[in-house]
Amino acid sequence: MADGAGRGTPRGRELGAMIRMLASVTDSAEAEMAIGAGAGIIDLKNPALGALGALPLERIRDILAQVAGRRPVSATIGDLPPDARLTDRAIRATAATGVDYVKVGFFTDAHVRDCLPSIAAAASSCSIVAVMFADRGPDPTRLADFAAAGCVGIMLDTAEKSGKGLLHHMTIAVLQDFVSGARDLGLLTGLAGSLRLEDIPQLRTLRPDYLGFRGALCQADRRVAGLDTERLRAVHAAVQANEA
Ligand SMILES: O=C[C@H](O)COP(=O)(O)O
Repeated sequence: MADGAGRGTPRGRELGAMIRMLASVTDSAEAEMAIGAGAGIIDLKNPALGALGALPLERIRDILAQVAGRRPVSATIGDLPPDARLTDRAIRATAATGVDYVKVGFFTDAHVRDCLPSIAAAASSCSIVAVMFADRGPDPTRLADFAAAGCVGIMLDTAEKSGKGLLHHMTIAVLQDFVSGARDLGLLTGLAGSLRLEDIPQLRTLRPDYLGFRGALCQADRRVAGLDTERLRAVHAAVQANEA
């Protein structure tokens, strides 16, 4: 497979040392735009339904067919309540589409406590990236729990999309500890949360595996608007600056 983890075999830290742009897309046309602009990971999401709004499974299958193995593909399971059975069912249904990574949001610590056991069961058969939220007081000591449960990656995002991004909620020093701690555990690391073009140089110094975007790639920074080719290219250029 070109440019990343092979379908069916993605595990933690296989994406390599280069920082990649993760682009959240809603359909096949947007996936094509993101690939054309150099996105390293195609993330399937419905931003109109929340931070991790899910796309219908049929749409996920259509986009996978369009991407056709050219990039690793992740998909979210939705902003679900902390219900272990619901979470497990959503993970398995999403994984069955054939995506490389299933992104699962943990909005509170109680959410982690209640749903982590179901993650451990599902993680033996698919690659799960756990998502914690910078604006919901994520507990960094949970990183080891996610690794022990078999997650292949961990991502920080923001639950609220009203303008205050990741760097409003966390200092660079705290983010550095997060990235280093996750890397030491062998987890892929991703940073997102209303990131803007001007945030990228600072965040690149942390060397996460990927930086994730939706709003900054869209017309007028509106994450529910369509992707904009010029913005895609500008963000990709900034993420890839000085990369070998
Ligand atoms: O996974 C990354 C997210 O889609 C980022 O969305 P955002 O840039 O609108 O916060």
